[in-house]
Amino acid sequence: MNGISMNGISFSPSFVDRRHRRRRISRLQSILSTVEESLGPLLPIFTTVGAVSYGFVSYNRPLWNLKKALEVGEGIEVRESSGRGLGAFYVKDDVIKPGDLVGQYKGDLLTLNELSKKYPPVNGTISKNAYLYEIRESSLYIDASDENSDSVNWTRFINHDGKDPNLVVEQNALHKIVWFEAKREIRKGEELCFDYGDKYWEGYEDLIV
Ligand SMILES: C[S@@+](CC[C@H](N)C(=O)[O-])C[C@H]1O[C@@H](n2cnc3c(N)ncnc32)[C@H](O)[C@@H]1O
Repeated sequence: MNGISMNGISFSPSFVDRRHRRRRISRLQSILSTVEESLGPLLPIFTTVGAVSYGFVSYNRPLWNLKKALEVGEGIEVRESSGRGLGAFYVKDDVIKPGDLVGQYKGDLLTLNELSKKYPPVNGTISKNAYLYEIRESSLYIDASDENSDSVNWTRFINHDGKDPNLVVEQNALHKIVWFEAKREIRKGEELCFDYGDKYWEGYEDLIV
């Protein structure tokens, strides 16, 4: 199967293949979540591992930071990242400088009320998905779980690195915007990562690669 290119982002053949697998998996997951509601939690592989990224967030960065650099989305390739599923890699020759804007986290904006309708609570807890980002101090969530949604972009594929992440997350709660900036120089071939924070992995630390 050939790779595809969308909005200037190239997706490797294995990604295209995985899209088909993902649709089958998401159908399976919806069946499993129905079973889960009556039987209680299933194996971790079918539950989502938390929802919220807590690392390196400063709550209300001023918006002028967004204007100082362009998105580098056209220099991103989405492909397998060993043991982490898919990941986003920087593939341009230019060096990304510390503080450069790398991309905006995009998805469907949900209130807590909308979130609990979309993901009905099980035993009083909303089962959040791995692509959900909580905008701190706002009770708003950016849901990038639907990869076919026009409002979702490549940043949903940014994986976690707790040791030497090359990105930091910033947000402006008032304007409901979350974005990634380079923490240090980023060169061609590097995978883009940020620290999801301990909360995200609570109880699932063994899964971290
Ligand atoms: C926002 S998604 C990132 C993209 C994801 N890898 C994919 O294939 O769609 C977050 C999920 O990626 C996986 N992941 C991210 N960073 C990881 C890491 N360092 N080790 C293991 N799995 C990781 C986990 O399954 C996590 O719940």
